[in-house]
Amino acid sequence: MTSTWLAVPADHPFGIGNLPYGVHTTTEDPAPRIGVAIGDHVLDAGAVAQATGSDHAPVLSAADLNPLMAAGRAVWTTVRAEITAWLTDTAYRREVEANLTPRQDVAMRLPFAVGDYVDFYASENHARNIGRIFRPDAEPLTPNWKHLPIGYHGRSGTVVVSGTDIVRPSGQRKAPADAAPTYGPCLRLDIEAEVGFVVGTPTQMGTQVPLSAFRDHAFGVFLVNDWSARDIQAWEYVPLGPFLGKSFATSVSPWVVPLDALAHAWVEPPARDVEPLPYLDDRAGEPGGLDLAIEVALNGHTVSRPPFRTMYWTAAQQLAHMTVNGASLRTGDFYASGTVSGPEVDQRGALIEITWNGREPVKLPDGSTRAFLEDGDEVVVTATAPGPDGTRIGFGEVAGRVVPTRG
Ligand SMILES: O=C(O)/C=C/C(=O)CC(=O)CC(=O)O
Ligand SMILES: [Ca+2]
Ligand SMILES: [Mg+2]
Repeated sequence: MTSTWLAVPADHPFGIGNLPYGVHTTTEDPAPRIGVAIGDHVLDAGAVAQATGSDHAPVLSAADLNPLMAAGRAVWTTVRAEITAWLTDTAYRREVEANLTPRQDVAMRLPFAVGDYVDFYASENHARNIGRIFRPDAEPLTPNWKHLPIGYHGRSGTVVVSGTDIVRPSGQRKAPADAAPTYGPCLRLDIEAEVGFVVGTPTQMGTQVPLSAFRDHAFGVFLVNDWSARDIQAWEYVPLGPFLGKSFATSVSPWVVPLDALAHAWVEPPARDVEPLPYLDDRAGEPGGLDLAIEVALNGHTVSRPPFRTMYWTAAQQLAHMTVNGASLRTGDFYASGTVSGPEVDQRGALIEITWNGREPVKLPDGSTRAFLEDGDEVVVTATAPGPDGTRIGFGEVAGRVVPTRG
């Protein structure tokens, strides 16, 4: 087992087997720069690369992860091996110790410059629940659902890092019984606990990313909260899909866990009960599911534990589908899995499902109840995955507090 000379407990979620990348600042040095989380510290990766004369100092000294992500799989692997060496070989002790900051003393930025943003709809449990709530008289799964990973293009300019306040959106809302829509603050503000995948290696227009090339293009994994205004969404979404009910904000966790840290987390996805077209057929080859255990807390109280391994469509299938028409990928494009919901009520990734459209509010320890989010509420989504030797790979958290509308 690999071990670090730093005093990091073997079971730490940011142990030597993880080494997630982020972008941080400190009060002494407000310039955004790449950090690697190790235990309760952040290592200034660019500073160590320069101090040790690393060939990778240029990509590690950037203000975001994009140059490193653009460099491709071979560089990702050697950079990870190099950072592992810094933390396991005492020869680097002086350079490392000079560039460690306690994690509580850094501020985190968006880890990468976001290109395009796509959100999928890949949990069968979520899709069935939402179908029953939004379209009670129709089949919950649309006829296309098991043939392709359904998605939509979201708004990349409103992707924010964990900790950013979320202003309650305003817009048109119309309940089925209302004669006409009204304008005002969203009354049914919700969350969606999701997992994000960021593209490193870009592609040319007119080319596709087959399932087998997923690991050459996907750089890493992080957590997403796709804030959702259910009243705005329910009125506007027909027939083109989510729009202003989603575009006001999407929060992401600051630490990008490299795919190389997830070698112990791959699992078989659910059985494919409809034969996939060849470009989506993942029934042979490496398993494409990921065994992330997610937790959703509302004002410090756990309301759900969504199991990511239950997702019907995998990240590799989503990337293959996103490019099957020849659409190109840019470094920094990211896509979210879709709301992660398991089969049980306390495994659902959105309040609309947990409370069944508000009919069964959740009870909080302070005696209050919630159908949807109130101003001042804070939502924190966390996750871990299996790591080497029984350890857990931590994803940190994506947190956000709702603040009153300004419109
Ligand atoms: O109309 C519907 O069926 C619902 C769509 C969504 O809520 C879109 C979405 O964000 C999907 C997801 O996160 O799984
Ligand atoms: Ca979503
Ligand atoms: Mg959103």
